[in-house]
Amino acid sequence: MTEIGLDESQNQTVAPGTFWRLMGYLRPHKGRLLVAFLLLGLATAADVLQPILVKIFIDQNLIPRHFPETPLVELGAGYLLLVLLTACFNVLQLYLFQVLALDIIQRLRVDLFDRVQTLALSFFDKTPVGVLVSRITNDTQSILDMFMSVLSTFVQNVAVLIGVMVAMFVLDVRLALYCLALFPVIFAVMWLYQKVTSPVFWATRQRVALINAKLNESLQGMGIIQAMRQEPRLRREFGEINEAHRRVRYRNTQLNGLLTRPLMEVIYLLTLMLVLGFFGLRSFSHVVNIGILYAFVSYLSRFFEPINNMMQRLNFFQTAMVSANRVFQILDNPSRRPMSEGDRAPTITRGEVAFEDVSFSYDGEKDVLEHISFTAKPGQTVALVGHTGSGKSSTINLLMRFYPVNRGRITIDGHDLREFQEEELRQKMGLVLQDPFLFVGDISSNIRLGDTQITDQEVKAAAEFVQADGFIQRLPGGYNAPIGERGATLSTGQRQLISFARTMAHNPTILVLDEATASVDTETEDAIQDALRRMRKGRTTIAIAHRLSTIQDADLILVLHHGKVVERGTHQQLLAERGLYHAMYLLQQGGSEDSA
Ligand SMILES: Nc1ncnc2c1ncn2[C@@H]1O[C@H](COP(=O)(O)OP(=O)(O)OP(=O)(O)O)[C@@H](O)[C@H]1O
Repeated sequence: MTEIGLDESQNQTVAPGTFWRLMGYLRPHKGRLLVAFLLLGLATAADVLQPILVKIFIDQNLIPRHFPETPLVELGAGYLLLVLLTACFNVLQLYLFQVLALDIIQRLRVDLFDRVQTLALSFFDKTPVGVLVSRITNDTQSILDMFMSVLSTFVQNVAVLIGVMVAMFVLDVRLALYCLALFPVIFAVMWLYQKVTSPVFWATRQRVALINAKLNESLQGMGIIQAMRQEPRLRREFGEINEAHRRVRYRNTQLNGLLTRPLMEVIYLLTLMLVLGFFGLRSFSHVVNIGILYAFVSYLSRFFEPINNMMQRLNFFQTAMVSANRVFQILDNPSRRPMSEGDRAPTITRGEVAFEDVSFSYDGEKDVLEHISFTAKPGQTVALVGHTGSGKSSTINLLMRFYPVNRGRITIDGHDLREFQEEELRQKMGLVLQDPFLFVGDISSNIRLGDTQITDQEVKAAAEFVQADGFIQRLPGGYNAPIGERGATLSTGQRQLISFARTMAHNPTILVLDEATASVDTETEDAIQDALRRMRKGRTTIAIAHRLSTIQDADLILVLHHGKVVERGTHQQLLAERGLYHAMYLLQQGGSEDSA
């Protein structure tokens, strides 16, 4: 459905090479990884040696009515030392693996965030925000889990398995070979476990994704939910999804309870019987070595523990691979926002904007703009009017270089828009949107927008210019008044004025306005219109006008209809034409011909 798959829980495919690409992230940390593996090897060796000491004690010193003090103390101390060393090495290796994992994930998350910022806006048109948030948080988290626990568990447990096998072969080759025959059985059980639990595991993840989606919808639309009394419906729907989640989790728990421990326990007990039977039968013809018997029994229990550990993490491994696959899909996505082409890097000085026969389509099929041509001379205002969907915002999207021009060209001061450096465009072109976006912070940080060269005086001057200073001074904290998410604590008009001040503080040469349609009280409306007039003065302005009354003084008005310019001229000229503009104007004036 989307480029990266909307129904993420269903998308379980993993591209070949994903695992090794992920492992590639370990490369810069080779040194630390080597130390971690060394510690892991030492911990495993110290662990595997413990039963050997007991065996030596049993075989050489356990004689009835004899208390071998010195060997007992020595072997006891040796055993204790091995236990301590195992614990110390394990703590260190675990710590190293975890720090390594955190470093890698931090890198991956930042890389991903960087990449997302350079993606073309067309990508965001097709990808729901929730999916992207999930990529950057959940998916990187499951990769982190893999590096933190799955990888170290697998490596450690495989090391223990190898250590135990070596020790078994050293003790008794024939018996070790019998135990080796167990491997196919164990792998079969692991395969079975994976086969049975995998669908349930994915079903659980899918339910969690549904819960998140429902929560997202409910929380974002809380205003409308309360206003339309949708709470009972949403509560019921949320309850149903949760119930489905509970059921599938039950099933997961049942399967885990049945398959992991008990099944392995049965195999373990069968093997134990095999070993004891072997020694039993041997006792008829040979002297049984109790030390070896003890060591074997002890190794058997150490042998099954790692297998249990690995089995429990198989699904997490699979999840991490799917997550890594999705993360790499974003990193590899070819879509990029339009950047400067060529190395001429022109500058914007006068601010002359020209559209030369521009046509554009978002999807490559349907043109939403056709043959648009106009020129805005330095300091002039060109207004775009037209019904909804006529192409006004699309025109601005192209001018701001949010989307690349398909056909024709746009020039600024005679240079093709494609040639400008991003920095130059953003600095010299001020965009004011209908719905001003305020960042979490305070008033002054929202006006300054991270530009440390803008002084406090300039911030205040910009606010005064758009007449926002008055209400800002009245806020508790003034310019330092905190702003919550999206500026929810301010009124629409106040948010507008702050966004005007932000634009003015950066003193753009060209102003691009998407006039607000939100209704504010007359006083605020007057303040906004007055601010806009001051802002436009001396600046080339391209403005989308919803209320025709606000752009009567524009040098040129373009009337758009289905992506084409159907009328052009000044307010008076267009009224005289008695075409679409005239009809729209009459409609807005309440239908009276006289008012025109
Ligand atoms: N991001 C997009 N992806 C695909 N099609 C789009 C996109 N944005 C707009 N369109 C389509 O382009 C056409 C022109 O839309 P545009 O937003 O430019 O109109 P508008 O005149 O600004 O309308 P309004 O006054 O309602 O904002 C519409 O048919 C719309 O469906």
